[in-house]
Amino acid sequence: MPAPRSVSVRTPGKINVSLRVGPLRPDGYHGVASVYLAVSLFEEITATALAADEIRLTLSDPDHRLPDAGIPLDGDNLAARAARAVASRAGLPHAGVHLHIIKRVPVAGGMGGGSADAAAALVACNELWNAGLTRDELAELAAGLGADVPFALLGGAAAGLGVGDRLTPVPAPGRLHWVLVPASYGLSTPQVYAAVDRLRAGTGVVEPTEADSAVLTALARGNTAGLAGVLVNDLQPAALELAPELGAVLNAGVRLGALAGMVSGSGPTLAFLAADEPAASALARALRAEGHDALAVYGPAEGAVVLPAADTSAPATYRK
Ligand SMILES: C[C@](O)(CO)[C@H](O)COP(=O)(O)OP(=O)(O)OC[C@H]1O[C@@H](n2ccc(N)nc2=O)[C@H](O)[C@@H]1O
Ligand SMILES: Nc1ncnc2c1ncn2[C@@H]1O[C@H](COP(=O)(O)OP(=O)(O)OP(=O)(O)O)[C@@H](O)[C@H]1O
Repeated sequence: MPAPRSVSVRTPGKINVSLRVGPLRPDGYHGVASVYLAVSLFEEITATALAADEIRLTLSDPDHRLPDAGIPLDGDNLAARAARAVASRAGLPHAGVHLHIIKRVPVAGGMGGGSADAAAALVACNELWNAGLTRDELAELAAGLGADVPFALLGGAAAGLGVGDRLTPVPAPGRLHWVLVPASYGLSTPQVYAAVDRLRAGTGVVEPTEADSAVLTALARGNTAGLAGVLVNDLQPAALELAPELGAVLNAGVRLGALAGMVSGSGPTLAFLAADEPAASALARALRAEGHDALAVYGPAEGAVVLPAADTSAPATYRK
């Protein structure tokens, strides 16, 4: 069969329902114990073969959430770096591709949007070029691109150790309903980690070694109210220090009916857990009535899926 001319791949944004952060390591990273949850806010990348030895990037922003600074559309873009990683590993130095990114996950929002683009580009280029890399090989390339990239490939719910890249899928049979409140600005992940180091200086922080068992139990039992009581994000005080206005929005979400609210990852997106789908819809409406951007989503959501060529709205299961 000839190689397809175009391959579209969808990947999810994430929230961390639990994020424990250890001390700064000599390599500039922090050991974490994370419980990732993929949510139904998706990035989509269409990879189209180019005859030329070139990686071309274009981007559309259907929800009009791109910050003024935008994102790099050159070789620094995580999707371009992912394409180069596939070409290099597969021994295809002259492979060309046009990557079109449909961006829905807020940029620099703490939801791993760039990581989702990288994961989508890995899978799309592997398919487009018939590169033949296995899922494990793609996961290895993903870890080289960023701490959150392996999870964007995997999706669902997973415990993440190391820098968040050592993943173990965890059971989460119930569908959880969340309301996301994106901000009109981004926060820099390294700056948020630096702020947490500063805030905790001299407090004897230890390296977390396992994911929070109370969180895993609540997820496994589909116990939404129980989960609301154990959500935790060690980066939250740092994100709130850098963006103090988030505090009032967190209070508003809870006042308007959320079971709990938290900063997503390094922020500034906020994630509110709702009791069920109608409660999430009502909360999103109430937040919008108070002038906030608000999106009702569910999790867990699927990881990277190749979309059928004829109908890019319905995912096909990704081949192992
Ligand atoms: C906040 C989270 O989204 C939670 O899942 C992640 O920890 C961040 O993951 P990410 O954005 O994929 O991070 P990377 O692109 O690999 O790293 C960006 C920067 O964030 C900091 N970083 C990231 C991950 C980690 N475990 N410790 C860190 O200190 C480092 O300064 C690093 O240079
Ligand atoms: N494809 C991409 N999409 C978004 N940002 C990208 C991309 N490639 C590179 N970047 C750069 O990475 C920065 C962080 O982007 P991203 O949207 O992944 O942040 P984030 O969601 O906060 O990440 P995380 O939650 O993983 O810390 C952006 O400000 C941008 O300069």
